[in-house]
Amino acid sequence: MFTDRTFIVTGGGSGIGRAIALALGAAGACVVVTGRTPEKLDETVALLGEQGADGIAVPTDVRDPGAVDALVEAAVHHYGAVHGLVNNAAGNFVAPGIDLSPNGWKAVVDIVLNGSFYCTRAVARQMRNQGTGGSILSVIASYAWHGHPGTVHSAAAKAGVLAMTRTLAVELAPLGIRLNCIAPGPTETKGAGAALWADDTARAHVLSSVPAGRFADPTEVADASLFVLGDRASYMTGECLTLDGGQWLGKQVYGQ
Ligand SMILES: CCCCC/C=C/C(=O)SCCNC(=O)CCNC(=O)[C@H](O)C(C)(C)COP(=O)(O)OP(=O)(O)OC[C@H]1O[C@@H](n2cnc3c(N)ncnc32)[C@H](O)[C@@H]1OP(=O)(O)O
Ligand SMILES: NC(=O)C1=CN([C@@H]2O[C@H](COP(=O)(O)OP(=O)(O)OC[C@H]3O[C@@H](n4cnc5c(N)ncnc54)[C@H](OP(=O)(O)O)[C@@H]3O)[C@@H](O)[C@H]2O)C=CC1
Repeated sequence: MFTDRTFIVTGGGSGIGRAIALALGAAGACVVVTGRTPEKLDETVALLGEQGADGIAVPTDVRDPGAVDALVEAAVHHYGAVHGLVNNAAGNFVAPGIDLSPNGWKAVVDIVLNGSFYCTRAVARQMRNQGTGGSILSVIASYAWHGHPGTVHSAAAKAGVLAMTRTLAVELAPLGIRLNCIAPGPTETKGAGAALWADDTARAHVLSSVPAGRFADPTEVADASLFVLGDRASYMTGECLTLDGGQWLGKQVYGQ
């Protein structure tokens, strides 16, 4: 289903982004991984190579729209076209909103919301030029719609990405470009662990909020992502697929 198609994965050097990149590669796609740290991207490309898949690393800071345009140009130069994008890059940390500095707010919103827009815009323009259509997936979180104390920057930015997705899904449907989101629950990655559940107490607290009683594995998020990105979801646009072990529904359980 993904053979002869090229996908750009932001934040493809670690965690969920790496899992999605490897799953796309295993399904036959050519994968362009991007992020700020070349060594992490090179590791993903090496892992793609080990599974017989084709990938390249193009280090990019998604906060820089000019660099994002150059990323898409590099992908086209190497593979001839771009058929998909995964907006996965993110930054996060816990800070009460009242104490958050303007620069702290900006650091997260720039990566998550502005970066996702710059990447989406550049890739959609390329898809329009190609006349091929394509599929764009953004990784968000359920707090985009219910909010979350301690991460107002990320919650607001992810809400913006959801609104962007729904808006552009309508604008770009006539071009055959689908945009969707996926909202994973707590997922076992080094990045999220360091940012959000850095000690055993914090980790246990998060775990206690998940009715399924466990963290997700990044490969589970990748599997669901491939469904949304692929042709089996060809009539799905402007949607968000949640896989969170019931976390956001399970706010209160009577009788327990
Ligand atoms: C169900 C679960 C839902 C979870 C959903 C979402 C999960 C995730 O997103 S997990 C992803 C986690 N991964 C990362 O965060 C990796 C990338 N992170 C980073 O690059 C940094 O953490 C970054 C976001 C802070 C950005 O780095 P950089 O641009 O280098 O920014 P600075 O270090 O210069 O800091 C800018 C600004 O932010 C303030 N700040 C940073 N950390 C904290 C903190 N822990 N508490 C309070 N403020 C913080 C920092 O002080 C700077 O502000 P000023 O001091 O005012 O200049
Ligand atoms: N793990 C979880 O529990 C959940 C995660 N998510 C979302 O999943 C996605 C992946 O998170 P996860 O894998 O856990 O965490 P990671 O920290 O592993 O992933 C974040 C990635 O973003 C990249 N990145 C950060 N800033 C930039 C930037 N300015 N430009 C380009 N790339 C950047 C990082 O690479 P580098 O620093 O090298 O640039 C890193 O590879 C994020 O969107 C996150 O919000 C959603 C719900 C739950």
